[in-house]
Amino acid sequence: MQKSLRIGQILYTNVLPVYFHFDKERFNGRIEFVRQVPAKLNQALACGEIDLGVISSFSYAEHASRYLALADLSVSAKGRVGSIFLFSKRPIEALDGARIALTNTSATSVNLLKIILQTFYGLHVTYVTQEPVLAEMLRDADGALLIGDDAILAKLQGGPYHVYDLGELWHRFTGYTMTFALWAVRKEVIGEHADLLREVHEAFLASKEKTRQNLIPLVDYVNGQLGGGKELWYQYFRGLMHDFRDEHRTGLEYYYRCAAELGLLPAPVTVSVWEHPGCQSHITLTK
Ligand SMILES: C=C(O[C@@H]1C=C(C(=O)O)C=C[C@H]1O)C(=O)O
Repeated sequence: MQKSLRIGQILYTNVLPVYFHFDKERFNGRIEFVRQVPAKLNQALACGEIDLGVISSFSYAEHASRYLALADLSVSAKGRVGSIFLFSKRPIEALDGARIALTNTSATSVNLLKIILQTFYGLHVTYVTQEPVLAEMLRDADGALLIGDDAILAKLQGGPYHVYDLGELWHRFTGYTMTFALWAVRKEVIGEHADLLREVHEAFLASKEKTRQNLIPLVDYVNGQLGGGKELWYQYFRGLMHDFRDEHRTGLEYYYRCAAELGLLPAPVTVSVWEHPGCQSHITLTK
């Protein structure tokens, strides 16, 4: 029987509040982390290469009958997210008939862009999927979608583009929060590893809480790794939410309905959360 849990961690800065203070030592070799871009982790969870971890919220919906979400964890934003950008050679309203290059690292944001352009703006565009290298994406395309640190660094470099934040557009058109990622576990893993899984979940919640109380160490670390200036990272982390409460569920389930209307999902889904005593008490305490 497998002794340890394989846990996915997205390679981007956006998830760090939930991993930065994760106390790995206390698990004494019973867990290992697999670090990858979202599209790879989506696949790894679906085919059993990892047992749980943070994945695209769109991918959760595609496998909703096989997964449960870990309570009170997500990557969300109400308005500007700061790391999901459409870089466009023309104003967004003038993109009818355009060709858009999509990063091959995402699932949620590529479908969010389709909803925004088709449902909210009434535009018809064609898409190609590419490696997340802006200059190459824009060689033959009118616009390009990047996510995560690729998006942050491309925006910092600047360029003669219109830059649209997808969290901001979603909020402007719907009034809702947008949830880009969830922590999900395959249901069969719960039966085999319930106690360990509960400990891991609590360690994630504890890391999130510790970061919330003091952002300074995380901001110093990220600025040391990526540059950009501390103010950029304070603003970035202040704009992100890592909870999953009623407002997040409402926004996400509306996104799933929009996706189903465009045929991007076979049907709308609701998010099922793994309930266990530890998570209940945590949520009650911090509400
Ligand atoms: C906020 C972000 O959220 C994410 C976007 C994802 C997606 O588009 O599939 C998946 C996970 C998160 O990394 C980001 O990548 O910048």
